Amino acid sequence: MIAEELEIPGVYLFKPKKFGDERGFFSETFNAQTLGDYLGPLNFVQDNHAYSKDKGVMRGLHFQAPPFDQGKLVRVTRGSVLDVIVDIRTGSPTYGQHLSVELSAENWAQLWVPPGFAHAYCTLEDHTEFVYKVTNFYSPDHDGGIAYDDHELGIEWPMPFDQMTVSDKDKKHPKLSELISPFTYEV
Ligand SMILES: Cc1cn([C@H]2C[C@H](O)[C@@H](COP(=O)(O)OP(=O)(O)O[C@H]3O[C@@H](C)C(=O)[C@@H](O)[C@H]3O)O2)c(=O)[nH]c1=O
Repeated sequence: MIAEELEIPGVYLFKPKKFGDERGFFSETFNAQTLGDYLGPLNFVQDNHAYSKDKGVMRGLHFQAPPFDQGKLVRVTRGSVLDVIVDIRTGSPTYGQHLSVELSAENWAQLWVPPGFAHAYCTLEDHTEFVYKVTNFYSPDHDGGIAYDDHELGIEWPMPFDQMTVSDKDKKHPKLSELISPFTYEV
């Protein structure tokens, strides 16, 4: 596995090995020991799988507030996405900064999204499947979001907003500047 810490400390990109042969391939997509070397002990409690029919499906930017805050280990098993995270931890040296990474079935990359980050992705292909592990259970009462089209975030999305498919819920999130963040930066 290749591991790389990205521009925001604590955010990692992992590339598990893929062993190809005439039958196809084998890959360890999660190994608590290997990942634990970078992330410490992990307690994933839920696996999620989302299918998006079309290119341009936008989901996010989402987070769950404490005590249901989630770390997410996200990857793509079919198609591709532009994955984006935003640091929303009050007091963080990188507060408001975002980071984008392409995840695809082809590059087999996984992004570790720590708690305290808002997360979104936009599909780059039709029939994209997005698979992820989370460290806390889903709690609709703790669901939160910020606007994916908040220009102050400076995110370069891969297509114009009018070409995206967005849920009604995701059209109503506040801008980051309007959010009272439930997260504080832990030193
Ligand atoms: C996220 C989630 C949703 N649901 C239900 C609620 C709803 O009826 C339906 C669809 O939910 P959503 O519209 O929130 O799904 P979606 O927009 O795919 O939400 C996801 O977006 C990405 C960007 C993330 O980071 C995830 O943590 C999650 O928030 O699935 C669960 O039952 N469990 C879950 O863990």
